[in-house]
Amino acid sequence: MSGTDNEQARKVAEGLTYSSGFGNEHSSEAVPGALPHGRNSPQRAPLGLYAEQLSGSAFTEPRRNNRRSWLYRISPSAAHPPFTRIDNGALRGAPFAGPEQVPDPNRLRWDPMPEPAAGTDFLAGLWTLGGNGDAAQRVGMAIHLYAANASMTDRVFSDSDGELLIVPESGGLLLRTEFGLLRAEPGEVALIPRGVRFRVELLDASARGYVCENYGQPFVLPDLGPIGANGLANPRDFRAPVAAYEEREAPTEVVNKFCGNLWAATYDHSPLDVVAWHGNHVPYVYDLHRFNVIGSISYDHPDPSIFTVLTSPSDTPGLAGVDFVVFAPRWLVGEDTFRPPYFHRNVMSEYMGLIEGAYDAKKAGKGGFVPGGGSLHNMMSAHGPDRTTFDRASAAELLPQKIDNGLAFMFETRWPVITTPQAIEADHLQSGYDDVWQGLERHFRSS
Ligand SMILES: O=C(O)Cc1cc(O)ccc1O
Ligand SMILES: [Fe+2]
Repeated sequence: MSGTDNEQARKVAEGLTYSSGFGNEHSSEAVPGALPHGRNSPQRAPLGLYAEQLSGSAFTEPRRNNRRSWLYRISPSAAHPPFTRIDNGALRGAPFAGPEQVPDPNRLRWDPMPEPAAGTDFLAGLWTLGGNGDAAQRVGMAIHLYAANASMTDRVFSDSDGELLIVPESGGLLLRTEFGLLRAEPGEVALIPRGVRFRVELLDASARGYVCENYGQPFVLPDLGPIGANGLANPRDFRAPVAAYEEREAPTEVVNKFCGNLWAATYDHSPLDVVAWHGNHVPYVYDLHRFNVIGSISYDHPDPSIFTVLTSPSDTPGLAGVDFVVFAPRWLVGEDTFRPPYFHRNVMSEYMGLIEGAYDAKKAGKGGFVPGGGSLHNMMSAHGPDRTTFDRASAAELLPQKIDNGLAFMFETRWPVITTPQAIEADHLQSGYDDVWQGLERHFRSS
């Protein structure tokens, strides 16, 4: 990947326009007149385009869950040769089962991903840490990390197994999708819906980040309950692309993840050839700095559910397949309160990552919880502030305090995260993570 390519991608990324709103019926045409009006599938679609529906929900799901988009494209997606299996690289899929994948109750923490070999693109740079559920049943989730130093060229990716929530930690991304282009910088997140084809170009020499692959119901904004009509992630801050197409008649590899495995077919054209579209099954980006943080203004540390950006509901109200939670800059003012996250054991499983700076419950710096690293606190595992944090926060003078030195996030899932063998054997798995809770002295004695 040459610097010039990065610069070119950045130039494109900086000029992008968007269509705003979460869950709306967006519509966009790159060429005037490309979008039919009054019907989805006219006898002849405008400008000789092919009409195609892309469904993100069963046809019959209730309106509030129903998702589909209509695409008007140069060539129909159906015109392609057979897909054949390709190597999965370090990508794994659910079910995470078998004798080598033993669910691990230990608290685990990883350093950032190692530098990839030269020429590694986003797809080749995906590395699965673990997950749960079953892609074929459309339940559960997987946690992947990526480390890349090349743009995808002449190939696109689509995931039949679920939607991809991409969380860049270092290096900006230009996502060229069937719906148009999105820019995602560290501090922003991008969502690629199930089945949508896209290509990732790098805006910097390298890129690193996290991916939550959600096999379950698509992410939605959480209900606000007594918070009211506004707050947390506001719908208008989500940005969908506007239509942009490639008119490229050259071999393009289309890689599809299907029930955990990668398959590929070489098309004779770019499938990013959608000239117009409308619908609500769309990719989007969201700037986490826009998150409206709500917290306690009296006492006690609130549960982190108050920081939920997106939630993938299950059939049980309030029980998410996976929540995406952000720990964004905020004021702490709690009186007579232990202000950092408390000690706890959670029935849900928590994977945490750090996008920038430090996290208020953990020591930063080498050997600690660092940007690009991650921790896994599986179902019922005891965790919370490390010793340094506990000692500091128990003695701190409780003046109003701004937490503004970091951006952390959590993928919190209802099922234990089963780690892959590569995650457990990785050199970047920290040893001795348990030690951060050593030395918490006993103060109580009954006599
Ligand atoms: O374990 C963690 O650091 C995540 C977390 C944060 C918080 O504010 C409260 C509970 C919780 O699990
Ligand atoms: Fe926790």
